[in-house]
Amino acid sequence: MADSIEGRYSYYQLKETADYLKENINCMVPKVAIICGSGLGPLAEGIENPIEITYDRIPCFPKSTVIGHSGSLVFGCLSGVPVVVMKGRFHFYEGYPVWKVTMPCRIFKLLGCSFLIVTNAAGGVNQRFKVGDIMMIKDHVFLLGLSGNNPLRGPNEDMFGRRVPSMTNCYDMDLRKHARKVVKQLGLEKKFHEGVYASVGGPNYESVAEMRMLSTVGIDAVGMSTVPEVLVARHCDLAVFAFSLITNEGILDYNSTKKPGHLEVLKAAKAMEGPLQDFVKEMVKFMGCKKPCNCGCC
Ligand SMILES: O=P(O)(O)O[C@@H]1C[C@H](O)[C@@H](CO)O1
Ligand code: HPA
Repeated sequence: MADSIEGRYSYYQLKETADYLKENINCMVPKVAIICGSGLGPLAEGIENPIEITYDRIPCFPKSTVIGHSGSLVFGCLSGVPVVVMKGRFHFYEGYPVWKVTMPCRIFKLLGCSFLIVTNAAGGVNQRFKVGDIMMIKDHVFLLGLSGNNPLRGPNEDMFGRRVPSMTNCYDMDLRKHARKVVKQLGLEKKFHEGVYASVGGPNYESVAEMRMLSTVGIDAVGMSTVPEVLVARHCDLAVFAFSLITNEGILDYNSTKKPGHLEVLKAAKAMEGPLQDFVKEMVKFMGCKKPCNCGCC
């Protein structure tokens, strides 16, 4: 069943939040927003002249409640490009409605961002994937959304985008093309894949039967986030680049006694900190050189 849209923030409420942030970042205009997945907060390291604002100081912002999601926005420059990094995302399973989980994406738009990089920790459904591999997302299946629980449900906010947005080129082709080059440049080819991410509600990991179902329909990785944020970002025309870090094997064998756990997820993220930082820095550098709009007509 779809969750309530009661209390959903209006364009004007979100604008007040964005204005508060602008006042606290010396009116810097970030071009790229980066959402850090579980244990991937260190992606914010290397930001020059950082200004960190914790969520409890930001009007209308929810709180981070998951270990490995520290709960602050960091503004500054990465690869010479103005960015905002979200250290700690919100998940549906924390009890937030999907519109609240995704509200930071609208704030990023109001702050002037043109690009969104979304990262996550995910289970490898594709049995070729190993822990520590990177899967660039080429498409998604949004299981909550298919049953009606969509962050864009409710009266459309015309100030942000169209009532019925298209999902074609959702994960920007040009950015994906560049990522393949970056992967070669960094020597990450053996760890790199492209695939389809399924977003589930969580908080439990999948049963063997669920994993098998996901595998049968062509899913490569499964996680508990990302797609809601991507939908809201595409609605307001942010160009999206997303990847999963494979932090645990998906278990498809009924006789297996292996159990995925959040500490294992955080450990896998820690082990890949350096290469992922380099990967993100290169992608940001490329975004910094691109025109601020992907509408194709400017
Ligand atoms: O925020 P992400 O999607 O990276 O977090 C994943 C999903 C759960 O929150 C957690 C499971 O260990 O990691
Ligand atoms: N399933 C769902 N979400 C996850 C997983 C998983 O195996 N690993 C990290 N996040």
